[in-house]
Amino acid sequence: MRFYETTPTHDLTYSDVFLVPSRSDVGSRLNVSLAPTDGTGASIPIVSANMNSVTGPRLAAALARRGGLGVLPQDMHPQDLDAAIRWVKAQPVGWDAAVDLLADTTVAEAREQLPPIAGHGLVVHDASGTYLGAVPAERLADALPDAPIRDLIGPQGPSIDVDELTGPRAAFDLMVEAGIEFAPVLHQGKVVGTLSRKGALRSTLYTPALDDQGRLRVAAAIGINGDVAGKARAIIEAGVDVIVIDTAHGHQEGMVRAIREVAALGLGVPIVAGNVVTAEAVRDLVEAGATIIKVGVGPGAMCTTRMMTAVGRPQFSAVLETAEEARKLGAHVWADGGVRYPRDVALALAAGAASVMIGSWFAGTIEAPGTLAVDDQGRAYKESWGMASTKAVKERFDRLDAYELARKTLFAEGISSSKIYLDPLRPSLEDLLDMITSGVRSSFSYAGATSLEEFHERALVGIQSAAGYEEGKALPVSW
Ligand SMILES: NC(=O)C1=CN([C@@H]2O[C@H](COP(=O)(O)OP(=O)(O)OC[C@H]3O[C@@H](n4cnc5c(N)ncnc54)[C@H](OP(=O)(O)O)[C@@H]3O)[C@@H](O)[C@H]2O)C=CC1
Ligand SMILES: Nc1nc2c(ncn2[C@@H]2O[C@H](COP(=O)(O)O)[C@@H](O)[C@H]2O)c(=O)[nH]1
Ligand SMILES: [K+]
Repeated sequence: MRFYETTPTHDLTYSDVFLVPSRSDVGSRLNVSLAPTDGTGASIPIVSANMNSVTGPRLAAALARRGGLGVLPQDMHPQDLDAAIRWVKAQPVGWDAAVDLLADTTVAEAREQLPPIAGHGLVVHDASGTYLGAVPAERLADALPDAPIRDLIGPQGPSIDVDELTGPRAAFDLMVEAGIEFAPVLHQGKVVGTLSRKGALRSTLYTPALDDQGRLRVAAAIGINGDVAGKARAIIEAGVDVIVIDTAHGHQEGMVRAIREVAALGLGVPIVAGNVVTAEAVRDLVEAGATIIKVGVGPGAMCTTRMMTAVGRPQFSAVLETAEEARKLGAHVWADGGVRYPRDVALALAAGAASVMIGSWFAGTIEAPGTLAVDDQGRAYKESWGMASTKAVKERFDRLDAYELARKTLFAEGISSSKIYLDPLRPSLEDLLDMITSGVRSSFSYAGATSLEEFHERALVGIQSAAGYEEGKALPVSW
């Protein structure tokens, strides 16, 4: 990466910078590979944040199906974390995990799982597990809230039989012919998932992130306290592909010790550690045994660290400096936090990140944990909160006595409750991935790059004023 015209004399964040187009021989944006080379096996440079409101097993599976990597949070109880990892590993690759409801679930309860939007749907079972039928999500729109979901099972459209599924293109054509957007996928009369037209199309465009047994990849986080080695062994036993050791202040002795303990186990998976923002921290964590460094202190949407402590660093410069150092050491960087637009992802990659971690943006999706709520104006949202918020700290330390818990909550550095609205045009994680990857593919071609490596080398970055940033925004209504 080079700066255009001027070299900065102070630290910059994503909004301070822009990419300058360069002469390019990239004929098509589809000829661009976004695959990171950080050893995680991902085919797109997107990682979901280890936050309780962001990454649950459903989101992790959906993300891996499109080539990214979900990081399950360290706050899950060990048995839930174990079950979540195993669940992801058992999910289908070629179609989606079904939203599966019992026949007497009410329409109101179903709307907490799915918005009434075409292209989505659910399957219905009776109490004995017999499959009763599928319901396209748009049927939820006008149904009475207290009606049981079984009343919405209308005349069945065609289902897709796994044994006859020759490929995603054939499934897409079948749905077009039948005039449907969504279909259940059956195997020997049992539902094994669902598929949408868009899902079939995406299967032709994305490469799933799979382990050597052909299962979806997944990462999980552990903290730096307690039996770190025991926790690492347990998640490896469950099948995890990448271990993330995560704490607010990653450049501390406790972190160095934790990395050493995990590295000494020789588990054969990438070890990610953070969060830090300086080259010196990168050296220390890589020296201890981390292969990927998670970078970002304070940019997160749920994060109050900068206002509480003044600590942190504008994220573009933090990524640039740490990625440069990591590269020298044969290690990699994940840019964590503060990403709100595809441009931010492109800029993090230009600064040298191997992958970009996204939290709050993904919290407002169908696949994120938690249920959908609707505000006064009828807009659907999910709740999100920071992992260092009072809410998260109370949940994390729910087994401590009241005095110890009160001590822990003194240091809250995150928001306890925030509404993240679903984008009505892009309600699912996969819609956001389409937007992000198409934006970033285009960034690569403007820079004349066909790979992440070439993008790192060729990116030309300028510094802009606040007016320059403002000029780049679209105008939803006239002047
Ligand atoms: N990227 C970011 O900007 C930030 C992210 N977070 C996220 O919040 C979650 C909780 O992390 P965390 O609060 O580290 O909790 P952890 O449970 O991981 O514990 C952190 C440990 O480090 C000690 N510590 C020393 N100094 C600090 C410090 N300045 N901040 C925090 N801990 C410190 C704590 O002791 P003691 O409690 O006694 O001080 C505790 O033993 C993580 O998911 C983390 O990524 C949180 C803040 C910032
Ligand atoms: N200081 C805090 N940082 C937090 C908290 N919860 C999460 N985080 C960090 O934010 C990123 C995600 O950023 P986003 O802008 O995409 O939402 C996450 O990975 C953590 O590093 C918190 O409570 N306090
Ligand atoms: K912030």
